[in-house]
Amino acid sequence: MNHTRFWGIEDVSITECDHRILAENLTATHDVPPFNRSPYDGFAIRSSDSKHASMNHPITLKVVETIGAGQVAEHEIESGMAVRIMTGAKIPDGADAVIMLELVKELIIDGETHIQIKRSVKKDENISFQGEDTQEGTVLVKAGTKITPGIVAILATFGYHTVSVYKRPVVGILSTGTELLDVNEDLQPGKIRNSNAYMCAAQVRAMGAEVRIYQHREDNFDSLYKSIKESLQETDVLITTGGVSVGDYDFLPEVYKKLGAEVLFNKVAMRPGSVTTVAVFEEKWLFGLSGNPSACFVGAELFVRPVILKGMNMLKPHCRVTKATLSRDFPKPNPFTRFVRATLSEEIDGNVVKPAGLDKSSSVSSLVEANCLIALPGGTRGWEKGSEVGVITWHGEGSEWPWDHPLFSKSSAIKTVEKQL
Ligand SMILES: Nc1nc2c(c(=O)[nH]1)N[C@H]1C(S)=C(S)[C@@H](COP(=O)(O)OP(=O)(O)OC[C@H]3O[C@@H](n4cnc5c(N)ncnc54)[C@H](O)[C@@H]3O)O[C@H]1N2
Ligand code: MOO
Ligand SMILES: [Mg+2]
Repeated sequence: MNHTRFWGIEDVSITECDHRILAENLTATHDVPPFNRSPYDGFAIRSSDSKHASMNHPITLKVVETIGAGQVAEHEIESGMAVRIMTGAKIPDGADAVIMLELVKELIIDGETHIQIKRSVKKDENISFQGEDTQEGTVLVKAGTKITPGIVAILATFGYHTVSVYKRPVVGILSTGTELLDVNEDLQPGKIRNSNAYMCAAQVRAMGAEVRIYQHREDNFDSLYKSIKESLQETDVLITTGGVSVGDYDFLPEVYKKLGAEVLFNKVAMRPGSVTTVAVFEEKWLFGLSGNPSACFVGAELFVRPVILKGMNMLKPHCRVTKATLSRDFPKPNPFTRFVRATLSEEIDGNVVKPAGLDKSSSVSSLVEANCLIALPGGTRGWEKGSEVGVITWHGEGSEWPWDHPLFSKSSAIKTVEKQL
């Protein structure tokens, strides 16, 4: 995180700002409502005129004009007068209350419209007062907040046709592997379609970055080096998938070396994603994610996400951490810290989490239902239904790091070797 860099600020149109991160505080530039207005269709009156009105003694007022929202009354209301007024219209001068249409009887006297009122109306009754929603100068939204539809309403209300937001980094995605086919190609012996590039692109877009998918490359050192070097010219972050382990055709570690990139780490004591390698080169980021789809997915959420979001000044750039009860036994032990793809549901009695599908880093089907990762410390025995486990999720509000409550899980029934990160 010490290497994160700020992506900058730009102005975008109100029609293009959804999900962007505000780079300025939004302050009310005027009161809302900006004038006293009627919340109902009715009649604006002077409340003192209605003081003695009752069922047996209705009072009669003369209707001097009609105004709809957007119109301003010509008359100042004096005793004995009423203005027919629609919802949203400015309260005429002299009036201090509104009575709803349904509560009056209209009648014509000498060819002129009048109303009869059979109850008294209090001063200020049915008036939406200037500034009752918000007052000029109030900070309504702080910089660093993601723009929601409600915030777009604030922008429009106060006349922001453009808004200052943090720039999105350009994230390149380059999959490596001689076995890879394009999505539109038919299967051939020994080959598979490139799913990682499209999966990562969707993840990174959801994080708010701009994505550039590069043509996947064969496992050939020279062509990989060339492609990576070229892609780095036009990206802030370059994600590669595959080729980071120790195999004969895993060239990424050598590519980093030849580039002269500073490798921050290559390998992490976790599964899946153990081969994740991260390097920096001339203020650019290089993420060498695993070729295995689930390992690639986990690497992107745990390592790419905070770098992208911190560069947009998000206060909580990491995945959110919570706790849940394990809904079934998870018998697989593992000497490494393990992040199990799982489905988190918020039940009335608390969070419940269920491992999702085949728990291998090569699995792609388990990604369908996964909305979180169960964090299990390395141990020699499995986990039983009912254990309280730590859960990491990329939905909703993120978190700061170090996480403020223990990430790791407690087994209710089986002794496990616990260790803190
Ligand atoms: N001797 C060892 N072998 C392996 C180790 C190890 O520590 N020692 N680690 C294993 C682990 S863990 C993982 S994870 C993988 C990581 O492999 P790479 O990141 O080098 O990835 P590749 O070798 O290129 O491919 C692995 C696997 O993933 C498939 N793949 C690759 N790219 C894609 C893509 N774009 N879309 C879908 N699937 C992809 C590829 O066909 C392979 O099946 O290494 C283990 N080996
Ligand atoms: O990097 Mo691998 O996915 O740890 O199993
Ligand atoms: Mg490999």
